[in-house]
Amino acid sequence: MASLLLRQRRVSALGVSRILQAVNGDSFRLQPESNCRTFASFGVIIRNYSSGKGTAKVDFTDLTRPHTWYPNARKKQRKVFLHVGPTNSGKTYHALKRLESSSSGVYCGPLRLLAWEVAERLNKVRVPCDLITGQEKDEVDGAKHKAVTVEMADVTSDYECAIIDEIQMLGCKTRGFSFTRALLGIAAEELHLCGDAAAVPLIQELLKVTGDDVQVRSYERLLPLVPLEVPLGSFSNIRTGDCIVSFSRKGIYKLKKKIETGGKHLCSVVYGSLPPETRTRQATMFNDASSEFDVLVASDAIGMGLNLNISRIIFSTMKKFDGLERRDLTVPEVKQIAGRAGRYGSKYPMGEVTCLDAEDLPLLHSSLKSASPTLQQAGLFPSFDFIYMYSRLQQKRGLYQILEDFLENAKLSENYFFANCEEMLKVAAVIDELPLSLQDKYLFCISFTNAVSSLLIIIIIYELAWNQLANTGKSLYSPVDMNDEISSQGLTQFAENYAKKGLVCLKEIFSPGSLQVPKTHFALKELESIHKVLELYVWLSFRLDESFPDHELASSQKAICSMLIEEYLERLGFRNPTSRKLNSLMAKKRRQYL
Ligand SMILES: Nc1ncnc2c1ncn2[C@@H]1O[C@H](COP(=O)(O)OP(=O)(O)OP(=O)(O)O)[C@@H](O)[C@H]1O
Ligand SMILES: [Mg+2]
Repeated sequence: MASLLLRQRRVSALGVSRILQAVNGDSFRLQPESNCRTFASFGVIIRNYSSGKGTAKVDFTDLTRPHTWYPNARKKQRKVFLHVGPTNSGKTYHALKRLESSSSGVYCGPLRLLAWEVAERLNKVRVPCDLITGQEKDEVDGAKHKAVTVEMADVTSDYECAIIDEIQMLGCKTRGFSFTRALLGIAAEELHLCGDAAAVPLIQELLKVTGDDVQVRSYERLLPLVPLEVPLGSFSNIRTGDCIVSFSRKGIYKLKKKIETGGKHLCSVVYGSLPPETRTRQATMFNDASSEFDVLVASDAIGMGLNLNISRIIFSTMKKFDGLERRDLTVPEVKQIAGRAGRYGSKYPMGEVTCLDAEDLPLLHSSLKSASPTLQQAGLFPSFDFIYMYSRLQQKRGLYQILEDFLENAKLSENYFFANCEEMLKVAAVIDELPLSLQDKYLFCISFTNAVSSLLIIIIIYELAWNQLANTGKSLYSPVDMNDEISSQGLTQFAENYAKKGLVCLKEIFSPGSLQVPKTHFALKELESIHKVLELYVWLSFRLDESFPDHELASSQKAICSMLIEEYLERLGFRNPTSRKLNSLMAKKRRQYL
């Protein structure tokens, strides 16, 4: 085992020392004289500890002290400010003001669009700010600030100020653990948490053991949000500034068609499986008063913290399919989405919210009046180090079995729940067939997104890789959705070619020049999936650059995919914008790609 550890270099010295400390309590210290700096001696220590020959038996499945996984943050006594209140109450604004005046800092948001909005805002007020998301890394000269998606939060750097936006998401089944990781792990003098008051008791409880100083600041909504007594009724009542919400892609296009065939409005669309850059441009077009796209048709991808110029939200339905069943929207979901109307600083003096159908109004009204239920537990997932160390003690070799056993045996404190790993297990079962190392299996395994929200989901915090990649700003997760056939085939093919030859040439799998403007919805969906496969290639080429050499080609084809999708949305929409405007729009876009 020791020689294997040495040869494969799967676990960092820091990682091992941190794990041993975490599972043994504060009394455990690695002795410098025991020459623990080699992986071989770590192997011996671990074997001794785990077999009980050492002073204590190590249980790598003991995850009851997650705050000890982050020694950098524990060195600080952080000032934690909890900014809580309803939507549109200035929570993020106040936290950002502090970030702007700090000497170094990071904003962590749940959406790429939010990170992008913050980077734009900071750069505009001459605070150079990098934008780092799973898909991109825009570096600005001299930047000491970063706007990132929460999964990219770096727990190895020191900051003066950090923000975690929409902190109530730490209760999310799939992504919650990334918020917990940022909450416990970011090493900042000041940590600003923005979100729903429902998260306050849980956060106070979680931070009791960290020694941080926690203060709560409450806010009131800045502009009124008025629930209307009458439904929209007819589509002829749609007006500029409306945003109509639907939870399916099909529903979104149906609504766009209905509104545009009325002849008075053009619709921007925002939904999860659109390429992120396309979503950003669609939202920007809707916000731009001079654009003809004056109505928004969107999914709950707009539900969090975004500043869109919406005067009225119209729910086309109050039900949503959540992957298992079609269920009523929850109180927090209704409030988050409705809260997008009447943003302070937009041209509308208040926000309005209603439904398409009268029968949905009672649920809308009651949800807006109710308090969100208090959060009980935060998501948690261990670092790869834990799983790797655990795997060294097992006879079984397959990642699926190791993961499954680990999940079964893991012990958590009552404040935490285990992140939902079903999707990861599905991929592990496929990848296990290939002759790959555990680490490589892991790399391919963390490559998927959730089909329902199409946000980057179920992300394993791959600390080993993180330690190596933190300074390069490379993301630890890749963007493939295993429920999408094209994406999952792409992932499997990449993994198979990699296992066979150690080299994956994009041209063997994909013919450049074959992309076209889609003519049907089916073709559009296919193009969205191809975009995801290309995104996966780019992701892998960042991490395994010698084996995935066609980075440039994949990036350019990915950009072409987004352009063709947008061309479809604008040119082949249901009512064409005036040709002069269209030509200038398309010319502008082409310039961006060239
Ligand atoms: N004091 C202020 N002065 C000027 N603009 C403000 C002020 N407070 C908030 N705003 C603006 O109002 C809008 C809403 O504020 P903000 O995004 O901070 O709300 P929020 O409470 O974070 O909402 P959400 O819960 O939806 O994220 C933003 O455009 C913000 O810039
Ligand atoms: Mg906000």
